[in-house]
Amino acid sequence: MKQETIKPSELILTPEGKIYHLDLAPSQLATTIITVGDPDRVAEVSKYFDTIETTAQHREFKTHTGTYKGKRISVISTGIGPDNIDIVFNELDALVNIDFEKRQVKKKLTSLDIIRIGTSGGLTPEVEIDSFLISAIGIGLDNVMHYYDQTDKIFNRDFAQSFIDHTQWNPNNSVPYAVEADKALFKKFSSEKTYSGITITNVGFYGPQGRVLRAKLKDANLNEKLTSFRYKKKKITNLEMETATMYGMAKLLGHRAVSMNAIIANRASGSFSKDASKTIEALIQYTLGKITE
Ligand SMILES: O=P(O)(O)O[C@H]1O[C@H](CO)[C@@H](O)[C@H]1O
Ligand SMILES: O=c1cc[nH]c(=O)[nH]1
Repeated sequence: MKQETIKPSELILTPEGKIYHLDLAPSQLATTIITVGDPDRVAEVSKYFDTIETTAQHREFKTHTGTYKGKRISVISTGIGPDNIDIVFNELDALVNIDFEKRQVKKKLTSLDIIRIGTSGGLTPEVEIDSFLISAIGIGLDNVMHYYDQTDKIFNRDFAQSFIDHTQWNPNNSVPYAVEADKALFKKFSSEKTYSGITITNVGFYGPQGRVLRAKLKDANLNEKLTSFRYKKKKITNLEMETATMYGMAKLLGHRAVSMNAIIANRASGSFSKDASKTIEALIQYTLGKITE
């Protein structure tokens, strides 16, 4: 049967044949990808590369592709939030799995390794500031994944339901979902230097993470409920804004993802790292070391 072609309104390419938001051609992407939130963090990673063959930037999506100790890696900024993960993961997948000339899905699919190096806030006192945490599970409080089919196969329903029950989750918010990290990558990046954690992916930094500056919260006890939640004796450890969506999109599209978190805030003690950039730098060095181990 002849395969349908993907229309120009769906697979959007620039006149140079590059994908719309990332502004990258297929040849400019490595199959090992580091994602960071902050565009300025891209150079903080690529400064360790032996060579840089590609630099690109469109909006908040900045890419450097090069080699580190001979291994080809792309480092890409996603900006903040789950909605950007939808864009980045669909475009990364298109770059390897869609033939841009024919506008058709390739017969042989490629699986990418995608490693987030991000910052995060610890929820409980034991998640110490300036520590490294790998997300074993992401709990998504966003709604990106709910627009996709076949998520039944990738969500841990039992986990999500116990979270919904415990928090008496407001049904007017999106329905929480739980997705696991890629097991092999999780193991590869774990060591005595990392905590294993359960990470909440929020849709915002202030209200959605229970922060109050001036605007009052609808549920002032939300973070307390997150803190007292247990699933098979495991606690929620940290809050950030991309991990669960990354895990969901990666599993949906056949890629492997893991999220490395530099813990820069502790919500239980109300404190913030005295030198967050030093912790992020150390996590970058740790992660690059693990990639090439
Ligand atoms: O430091 P990054 O990777 O951006 O990650 C965290 O920091 C941002 C909020 O300040 C959110 O993107 C959150 O997930
Ligand atoms: O508390 C924090 C710190 C970093 N990023 C977040 O999303 N939350």
